[in-house]
Amino acid sequence: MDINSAHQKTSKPFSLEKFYISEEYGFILPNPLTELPEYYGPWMKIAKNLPHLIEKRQLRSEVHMMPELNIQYLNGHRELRLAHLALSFITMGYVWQEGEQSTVKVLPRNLAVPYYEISQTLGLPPILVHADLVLANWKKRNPNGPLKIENLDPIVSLPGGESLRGFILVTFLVELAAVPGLKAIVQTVDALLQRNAKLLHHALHDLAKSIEKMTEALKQMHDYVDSEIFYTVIRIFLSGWKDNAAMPEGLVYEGVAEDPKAYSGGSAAQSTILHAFDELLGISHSQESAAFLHRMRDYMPPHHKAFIEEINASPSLQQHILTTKNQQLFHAYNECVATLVKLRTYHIAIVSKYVSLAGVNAKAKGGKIGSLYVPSSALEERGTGGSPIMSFLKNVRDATKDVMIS
Ligand code: HEM
Repeated sequence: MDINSAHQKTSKPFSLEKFYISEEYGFILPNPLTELPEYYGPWMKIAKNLPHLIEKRQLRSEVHMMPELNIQYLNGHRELRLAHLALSFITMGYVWQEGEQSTVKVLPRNLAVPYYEISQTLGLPPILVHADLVLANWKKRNPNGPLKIENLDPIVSLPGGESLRGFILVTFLVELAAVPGLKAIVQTVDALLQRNAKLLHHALHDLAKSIEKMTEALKQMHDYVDSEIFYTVIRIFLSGWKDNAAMPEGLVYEGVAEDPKAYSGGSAAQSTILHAFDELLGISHSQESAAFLHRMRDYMPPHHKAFIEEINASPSLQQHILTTKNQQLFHAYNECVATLVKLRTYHIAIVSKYVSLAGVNAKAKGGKIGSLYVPSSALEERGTGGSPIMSFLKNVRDATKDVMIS
């Protein structure tokens, strides 16, 4: 189904289908393509060889030799998504190949022009986003096998080996665990419109169960991702050029505009799931946190962002529950909030291990680990999106707690 026809198909007032969200995969792109038409061979050849080219410091020269290709031969949403994925990975590798020390000021036009045009067509920014890294970057080893890590691989990669594979695929599994939760959102809104307490209770129960499953999926990060590799190899390739001391001027997209542009790096803060849950549950974040989170919505596929806005425009769940004074509904709502607090608390522990502690360890080892990619102190305290990490995450978690009905 083409994305535009999906938008027009509005059988129900509020449905996943209306926002091009899959019943089976949620925000994940169902069965992404792994190859582009032959004309785009030069992109895919580089994209599929990135870890090697970056490790050998050959990526920049390979990019300089790439022909400037026209995007007119890309057909349909899935080809555009694969092209965005490939050029995003190439761009991150190009910018960060030499670590923070020798960054570039200009993205050459043979990469910048088609990348920018594809981004415009998709309504995405010209930088690696969660929708590339995780949502459009998966394939099954055995097409008839299960959606389990052992049977999955990313389509394109960057340095970081098995840990990068794990980071991408565990995040994929968290997205997958959220699918019943997305269906529960639609049911909740339906139930509110119908004023159907039984249906509402049922939907909130499903939502809490789904959030619990997301936390379970997130726990697998420990099994598949090594914190030292995450910190010293992977993290820099997710960094952007907004509020980043290593690239204070941003990046010029040659042939697109003369002024440099600033974009935040890839982060699961760009995943639509928690934004959608927050809107449904009526969680309002502090001005500063909300400013960052709202900015991240511009890094989502536009139809996913529209889904969040539609939830916001729906009748208020919180108000409804307070008005009904129904104890069962109080309890079911609080259960959703409590499981979301648990998920956010668990996520804070993950960030503390993979960023804060890993940073302390990398510093203690000094130059001994010999990685080009250990961030300078300017990056350490900040997330890939440029936010001061821990206070931001605790603030967001605490605002979640605040909506508990007592
Ligand atoms: C090793 C694994 C992970 C690390 C190191 C990590 C790190 C971070 C950091 C540093 C931030 C702060 C904002 C930013 O810098 O962009 C953040 C925010 C966020 N991350 Fe993660 N993250 C990880 C895995 C995940 C996963 C698997 C998910 C779920 C899909 C997730 C969901 C979020 C969300 C939703 C936010 C925004 C804050 C919130 O709504 O609570 N993260 N993460």
